[in-house]
Amino acid sequence: MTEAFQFKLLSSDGNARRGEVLTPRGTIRTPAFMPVGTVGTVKAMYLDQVRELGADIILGNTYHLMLRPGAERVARLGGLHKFIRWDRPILTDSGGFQVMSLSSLRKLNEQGVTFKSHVDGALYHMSPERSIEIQGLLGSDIQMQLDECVALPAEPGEIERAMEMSLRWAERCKVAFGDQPGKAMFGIVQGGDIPKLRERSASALNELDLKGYAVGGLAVGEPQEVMLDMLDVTCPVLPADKPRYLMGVGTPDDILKSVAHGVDMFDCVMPTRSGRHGLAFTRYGRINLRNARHAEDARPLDEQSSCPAARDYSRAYLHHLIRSNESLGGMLLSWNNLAYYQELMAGIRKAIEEGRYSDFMAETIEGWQRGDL
Ligand SMILES: COC(=O)c1ccc(CCNc2nc3cc4nc(N)[nH]c(=O)c4cc3[nH]2)cc1
Repeated sequence: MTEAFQFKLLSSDGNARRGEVLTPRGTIRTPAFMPVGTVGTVKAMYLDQVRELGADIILGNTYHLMLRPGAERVARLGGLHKFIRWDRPILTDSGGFQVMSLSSLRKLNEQGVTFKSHVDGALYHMSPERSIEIQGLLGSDIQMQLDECVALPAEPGEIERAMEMSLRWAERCKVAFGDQPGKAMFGIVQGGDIPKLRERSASALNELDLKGYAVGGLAVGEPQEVMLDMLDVTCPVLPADKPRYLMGVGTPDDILKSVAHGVDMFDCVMPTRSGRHGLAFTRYGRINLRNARHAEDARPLDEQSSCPAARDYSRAYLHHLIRSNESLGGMLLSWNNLAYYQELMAGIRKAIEEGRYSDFMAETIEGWQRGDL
């Protein structure tokens, strides 16, 4: 067990990287997918199931946890790891993105964000310093800076204003974070879909010599090729010996291509949220089990899968559960989908180690298109 926080680049295949993030709470094998555990639970899953699927780290949200149950309360109860019974690394998002996407009446200025809780309407103010304080109270292993993510398309002036303020907030967060051995604070590159703003943001964050860097401001409605183009202007400016985390991404296709563009870490609600709504991710592509055509299909989702949810239950039964809005439907599809995502990541890591990543990517994507859905 290491006391420090350290990234080791083990091998690469083109721009695809195979690495490890060593933390006192365990090692994160990269490229890594982080299941989203917004309010301290990966919805519809037991965390030992999540671990068994191969997840080395999960994500929590400052915004949700500060509103309920409250950061000080979680600290009084021993911290988030103890509260939710997960002793491996946790990354927490800083709250800015969630405020802008979830709360009403919000104001954002140099001091921070002011907003009304979507839970009970109470008014809150969160500064960069308070966001880091909350993440510290939770006991987060990887803390994100507070930033401003601008939805695309947006005016260049607006994108630049938000990017420059996010840089000033990064400095304030670095000071507030101080020196927490074994933990890390990641900066977040902004700059929208404008290459020179992306380069400016990445190089300025580089000067702060942080332990890792996220690429934010993407997966906000832009076309995939814009996202990939922004990775191509951002990753070369970031240090090769630090982890790169693409926030909110994405579909298997997004992940496969982003790995080829230099990304090490991912998170997305896609597998769990869409699972609860009846969407199954399989090696053949996506299957919407709400669709009546599955009503008498006795086949499992994927008889070759090692996951019981994919191998042992008929599509007909899954269709019935989803149509009946039964909890077990969301549980089985979340299980199947997270198993698919972790198997994908394991395949990605192995392919990079063996120097055959571009073939693996092409085969996996083509399997989706060939789909027997
Ligand atoms: C069923 O699937 C879904 O409902 C679903 C919903 C949203 C996304 C996209 C999420 N995208 C996204 N999350 C993000 C989180 C972020 N956090 C910070 N601090 N800064 C950012 O700049 C940022 C950008 C993001 N982009 C993907 C999938």
